[in-house]
Amino acid sequence: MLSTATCRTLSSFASFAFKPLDRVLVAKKRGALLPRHKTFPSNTSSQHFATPRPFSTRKDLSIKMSKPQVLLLGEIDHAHEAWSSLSSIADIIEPKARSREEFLKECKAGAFDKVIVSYRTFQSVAITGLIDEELIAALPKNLKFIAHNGAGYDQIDVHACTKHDIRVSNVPTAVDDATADTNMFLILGALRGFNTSILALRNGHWKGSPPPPLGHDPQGKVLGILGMGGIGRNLMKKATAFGMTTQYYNRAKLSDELSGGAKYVGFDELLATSDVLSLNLPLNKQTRHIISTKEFAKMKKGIVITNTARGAVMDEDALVKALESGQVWSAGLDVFEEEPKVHPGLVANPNVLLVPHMGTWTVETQTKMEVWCIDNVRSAVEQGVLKSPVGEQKDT
Ligand SMILES: O=C(O)C(=O)CO
Repeated sequence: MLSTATCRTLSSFASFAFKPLDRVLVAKKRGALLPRHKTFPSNTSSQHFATPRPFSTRKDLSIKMSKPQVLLLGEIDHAHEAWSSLSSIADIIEPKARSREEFLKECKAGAFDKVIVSYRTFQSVAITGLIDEELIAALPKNLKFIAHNGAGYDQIDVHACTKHDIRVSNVPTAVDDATADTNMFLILGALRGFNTSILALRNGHWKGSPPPPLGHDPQGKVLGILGMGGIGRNLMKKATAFGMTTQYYNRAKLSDELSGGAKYVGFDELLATSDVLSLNLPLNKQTRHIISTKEFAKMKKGIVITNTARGAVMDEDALVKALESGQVWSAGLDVFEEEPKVHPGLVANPNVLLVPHMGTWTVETQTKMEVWCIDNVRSAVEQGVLKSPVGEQKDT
């Protein structure tokens, strides 16, 4: 197995390659992006590419080109083999920058001018900051693809990417089981009120004195799923196995096959009739604080809420108040509005089960996510398309 560093060294040795004309033709036909810095002879017309030469002359026409570059923003921690294999089709580079300011400077100095696709991780935001209009405008013109390693891509302004002709992919499906497992853990833990007794035991008081209030069983409870994408649907199956009845609200009603027996209800009905509400929708302008004071008031008193999506889909100040008033009995949270900061009102409340964004934090899932994201990079380099474009760009 090659380390990333070894792979980089090997790929820099191979930075110039002869690209047979027929591969060039296929790539061109599929719209694959070829580096502009070293393209074809200036007298080459599009007709020239459309008409393959007889095989005997192709060799003479082979064009010496450097490989396209792939910019790695973040780390590859697991899928080293899949990552190393990219070096046969692209040169992999990394930024020297350790801050957004430095990254913007590197962009402007032309350090990434040969890059056509960037692989980025959620954590790389610590270096680049958000992929917003300012950053996108500073990216080199050749960079046409951003392969994001994660299901949620709220760190990326997709609208600005579309404007600058940059395609974005995310990692759906591979995250579903691990995130839904975490979600189920939070539902069970919050229903049973386990956090109070866990704290008491760790403080040397066994169950505590007085003992914690009795919890609730999942069996027979109505689980409302807000956002019935891959994770919501996966959760629905798991919750059904625990004896819960499931209902959901989504922008569009799903086919019976996809909804798997969960009842489609309106947004207000979901709030008013669920015993447990699970937030499984992406964060965007429309969903920011979709759950706030007004929505808490519409819920059953004593509801249990879980969130494994993004902190900001729920107004944390409003949640703290709803917990204090008893409108919300308990909550299980994996995500927070200002990670890694956690609202002090949530930390102080023993009825809240808190996990530090661990939804996909398993060896198997992290590996699957990296492999999926690498597949997107490969597909962008080889075919000029992403395997799993984000929803907003699916039709473009
Ligand atoms: O994939 C994502 O978006 C995550 O938040 C992982 O937990």
